[in-house]
Amino acid sequence: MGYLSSCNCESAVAICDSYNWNPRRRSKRHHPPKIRIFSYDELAAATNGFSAGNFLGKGSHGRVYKAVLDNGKLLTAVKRTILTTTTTTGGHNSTNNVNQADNEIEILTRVRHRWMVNLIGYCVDHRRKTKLLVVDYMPNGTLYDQLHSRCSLHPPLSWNRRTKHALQIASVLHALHAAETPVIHRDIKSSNILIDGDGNARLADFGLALIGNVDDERLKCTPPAGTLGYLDPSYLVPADLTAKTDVFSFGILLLEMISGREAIDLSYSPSCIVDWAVPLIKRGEFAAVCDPKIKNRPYSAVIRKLAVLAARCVRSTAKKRPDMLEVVECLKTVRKLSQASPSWNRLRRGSEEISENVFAVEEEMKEEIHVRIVRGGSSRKNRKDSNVLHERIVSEEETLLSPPPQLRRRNFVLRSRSVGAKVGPDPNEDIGDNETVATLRVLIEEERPVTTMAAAEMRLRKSRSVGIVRSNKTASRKRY
Ligand SMILES: Nc1ncnc2c1ncn2[C@@H]1O[C@H](COP(=O)(O)OP(=O)(O)OP(=O)(O)O)[C@@H](O)[C@H]1O
Repeated sequence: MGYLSSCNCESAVAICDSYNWNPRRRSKRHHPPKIRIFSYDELAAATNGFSAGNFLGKGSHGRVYKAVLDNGKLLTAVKRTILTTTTTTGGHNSTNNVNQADNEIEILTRVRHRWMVNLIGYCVDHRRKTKLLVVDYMPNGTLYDQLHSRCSLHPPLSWNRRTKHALQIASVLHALHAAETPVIHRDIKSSNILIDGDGNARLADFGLALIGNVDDERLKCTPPAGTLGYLDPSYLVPADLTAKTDVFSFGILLLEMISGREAIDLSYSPSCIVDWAVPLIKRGEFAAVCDPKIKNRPYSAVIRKLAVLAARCVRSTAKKRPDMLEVVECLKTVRKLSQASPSWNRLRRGSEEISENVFAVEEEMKEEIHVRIVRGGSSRKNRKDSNVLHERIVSEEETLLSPPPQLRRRNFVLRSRSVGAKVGPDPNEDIGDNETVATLRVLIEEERPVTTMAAAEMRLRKSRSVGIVRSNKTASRKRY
């Protein structure tokens, strides 16, 4: 394994470490933290034998435990994954958990950023078929929990926090994309954003991430993967992958943060957040996309700028989406405006400045709306029926992103899980013969009966990607 050689390589750590951009912290540049190699026994002891008391959560790759290391001085999280064997399907090597171990460790060893959940060390125990990743411990849960918690004890996340988190994640994504050897995360979603002890958002879970230029052979051979609801509809074959794939998912995240609704939520119609929010944004109904849970809304121009930015990120034509640098700049402006003291003069100045920017974007979007009116027959006269009409026009894409019809009932709480290369067995279950079949959980509902759960699952060959499943439905795709 070549992780250690890359670990010692300063330029590798410099890929996107924000410390390198800050001259005041230049001294740290030459001392990137060494990635540690742990023994299985060391980590078993640190997690109390992977006990229920140390259990933090479960994802599609395995379970996560709290671990106390260095005589109680270092609190970490240990991600435990079962390594499976390589399988071959349709002439392509399926990405398996062994490759993922290599891939995730390699990327996290080479890339560090202050808004990432960084790697501290790892253990690959082939005898136990187990990979253990030791990463920064994040005591404040996920952004998903903070946005969608129904617990009355937790006040809804404020606008200030939401825009701060959006800017932090946009900054790390920009750094990843702009690095000398770029990294595309491929699984941006609110449950992969963890909140640290200081209330900062940190990007986690690089299990699906790819490092390299888009024309590298490795990237060209990797099947599409991601999480339904966040997955770029124009990413259907490996060659479609660009940094704009992450921009799309970031746009979904932004819509989720603005509206407080989930990427796919059956209590809304349309259930897909893009189909629900973008028509409202195009019609200028910005208040309708705002999270009703937040009482103190920012100045309306701020919401408008955020909403238009999100709508631009989720355009189906990847080239028309902004890059992450533009997103970062836009979010900085939003932050400045929303933090400005509420003196009328300042607000007015801000509003004039922001209005110009927003109108420029809106003008651009109007052209696209016009194209849709001509092509799709949508009309502003049909405003009230637009949801129905919209659903009809884009029914193909909606079928791809929405759950099966039998699941379309109200009051579901749904949570999307990563699909693609990352699906693996539960390390706490018997390893057995895992063979090649994996379960793609389209939507995981947290409190639903087994029968409903079964309806939400599609059984796939392990190497199959979302793109392959969807390949015959690509002909008609909606354009924003
Ligand atoms: N570094 C960490 N610190 C604290 N808790 C964590 C950490 N990493 C993960 N968790 C907890 O473990 C849970 C599972 O995380 P994991 O990344 O394995 O899965 P996920 O992102 O929820 O789903 P998927 O694997 O489908 O992307 C998270 O929801 C979170 O509650």
